[in-house]
Amino acid sequence: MKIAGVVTRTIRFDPDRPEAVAVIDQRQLPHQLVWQPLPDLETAAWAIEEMVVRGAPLIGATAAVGMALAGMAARSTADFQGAIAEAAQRLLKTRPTAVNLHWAIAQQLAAVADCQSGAAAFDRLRLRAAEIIEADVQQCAQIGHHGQRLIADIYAQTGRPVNVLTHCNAGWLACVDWGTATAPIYQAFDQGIPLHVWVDETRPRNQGAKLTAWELGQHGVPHTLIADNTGGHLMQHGLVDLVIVGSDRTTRCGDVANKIGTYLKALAAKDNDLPFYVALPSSTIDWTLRDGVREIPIEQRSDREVKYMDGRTESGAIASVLICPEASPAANYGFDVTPARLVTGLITERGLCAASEAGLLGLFPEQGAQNHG
Ligand SMILES: CSC[C@@H](O)[C@@H](O)C(=O)COP(=O)(O)O
Repeated sequence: MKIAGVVTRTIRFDPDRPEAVAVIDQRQLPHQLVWQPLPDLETAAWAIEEMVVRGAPLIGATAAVGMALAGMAARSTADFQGAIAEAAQRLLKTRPTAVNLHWAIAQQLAAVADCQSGAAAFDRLRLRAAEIIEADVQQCAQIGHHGQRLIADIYAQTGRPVNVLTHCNAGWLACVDWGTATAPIYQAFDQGIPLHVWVDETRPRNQGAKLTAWELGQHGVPHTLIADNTGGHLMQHGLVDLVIVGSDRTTRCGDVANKIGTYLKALAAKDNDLPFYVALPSSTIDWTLRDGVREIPIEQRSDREVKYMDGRTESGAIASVLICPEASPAANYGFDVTPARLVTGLITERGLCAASEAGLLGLFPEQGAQNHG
């Protein structure tokens, strides 16, 4: 997508110069655009932990690159396989909920399993990282292609701008390009379908306010930022036509983990008979799990993210302010699970399906015989 008119991706990676990889530091948006170099495995792991990069697909892409950087450091060592296995363990500890992290690391481990030298392993790792990055772009573009029809159909029925509500940032900043939830929005918008997006601010880290509002604005998509609790009211008054969110992990039965607060939007959508869709690449599906509420690990982060807010002051400085009594404890659950029964459908790179095992297996029949958990 574009920043100030310049085509940009969230991660710059050239397999011929893996040491030059850099990512957009998302902690600094929307106030400044800063590129963070990732010279080694430890910096890549730190970038995921500290949410320099975030969003399930981008976490996966960065982990794949982290593995390539570990392979680069170990390419002349005898125990290169040991070093690569250790790198996988380090990356797996960074964030627990997004399964794309596990998926990307498993891809990299499989790529080097039969390598006899560090140099060969390094070659495989850098090329596979580039493929994972490129595949993410293609998959998100396909999600957009399949999902834009939902918006086009509503416009054909109503003849007025389509109001889409989204939560968190499942935009191109959460991926390499296009986004998941935003890909249908961008593609419908680019086709000239009139639309408007309600952007949940998404406390505590405000990914909606900081990131989704920014990237929609850069693309010229009409949008309005709302406090997190506003969606239900808008739905009751006919001001939402469609909800589209992303996912960090979707079970084989269609339960969806996504940013905390997603479940409440799904409940409100159900009560108002509104379509609630989840857009995700297949790398976000955990085929080993069935019951999302019981089985998906939910990240808990520092209470500081709830108790403090940061932003730009009127004088232009970036500052962090305490918004509650200093002594009050705070809980910070990063994600919640929306049961499949509340999800109208899933939008994947292979098309739309019901949020159910049958629906997913209809699109991904190769998963049928495996991992029945
Ligand atoms: C296309 S990204 C889907 C999800 O990863 C996104 O909605 C989300 O919850 C991101 O959470 P974050 O904590 O910012 O990594």
